[in-house]
Amino acid sequence: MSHVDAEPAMPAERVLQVDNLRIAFAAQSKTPIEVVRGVSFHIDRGETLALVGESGSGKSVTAMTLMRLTEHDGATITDGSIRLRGREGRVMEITRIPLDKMIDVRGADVSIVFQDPMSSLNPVFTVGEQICEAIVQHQGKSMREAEQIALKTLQLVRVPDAARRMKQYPHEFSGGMRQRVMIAMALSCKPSLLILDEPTTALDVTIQAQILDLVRSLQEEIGMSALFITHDMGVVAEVADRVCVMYNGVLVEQGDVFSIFEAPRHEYTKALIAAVPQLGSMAETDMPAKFPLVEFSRDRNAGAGA
Ligand SMILES: Nc1ncnc2c1ncn2[C@@H]1O[C@H](COP(=O)(O)OP(=O)(O)OP(=O)(O)O)[C@@H](O)[C@H]1O
Repeated sequence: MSHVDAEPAMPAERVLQVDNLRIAFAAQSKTPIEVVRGVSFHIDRGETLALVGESGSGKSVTAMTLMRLTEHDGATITDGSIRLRGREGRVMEITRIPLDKMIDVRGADVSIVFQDPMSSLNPVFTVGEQICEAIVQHQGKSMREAEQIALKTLQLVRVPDAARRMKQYPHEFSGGMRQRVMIAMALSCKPSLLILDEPTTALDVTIQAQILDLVRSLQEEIGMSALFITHDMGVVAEVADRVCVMYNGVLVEQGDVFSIFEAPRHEYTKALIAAVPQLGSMAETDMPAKFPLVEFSRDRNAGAGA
């Protein structure tokens, strides 16, 4: 069977369907260690799914495997399937794509933004050159066309004075602006799925809020589907439509964000939510009210700005 148009086809609105995914790493003892054990979830068009769980629960390995980035580190997909609807609507069975062909899929049909933009950006090329390179490689555009697209994408992620900033090097950008550049680079080829792996963890709180706002408004503007990896339920409350909770390599609970927060079933999910500071718990503290902590509400979109 070809990796394109895998059977059975996915529902039209589905962008990603992961079924019974199992991933193991080779170990010094002969038995490989299975770190992801039978994980199944899906993401529809325009939807943001948060994959949450404590450190080591398997979130990053799951996300990186969607792009086949873990096999270089010694991982093996031991079972399961990963179906992705690419940019032109074709359904690909990611697990069947030869590894050397994944370069055509990464950055084009699915892109990832990591926690530390400095390690993903090349310090010796300008930001404009780096965005253009991805566009030329994946879309076969001329350099002149790529520059236009790069400029528009930087404007889309609200980088001020984008034309001038294109000519600057990564070290000339602040942490938050670098993360906007990474999001621009990831979006420049209009992938059907954007993966964000702890994209705000390294940023201070105000910048983190701006980046989360940006992701939410981009989702509304361009109907982006996103997989958000985080261990922070505050971030989940900000961005997610649906939530998958991972614990020790297994998905222990999944559901829409309202039910997860209002009626968590699994003890581990309850513990994660309990760890989020609530406005109510601040009454006895000296924290000024202008720094509100997370309070989840069905009205969260009411005041959403860019
Ligand atoms: N290259 C590797 N070789 C062997 N084991 C690995 C490798 N990468 C990850 N693991 C193991 O896989 C498991 C899941 O790790 P993963 O990075 O996915 O966790 P995580 O939930 O993303 O945690 P964190 O938030 O700390 O990144 C861990 O036990 C980890 O030690």
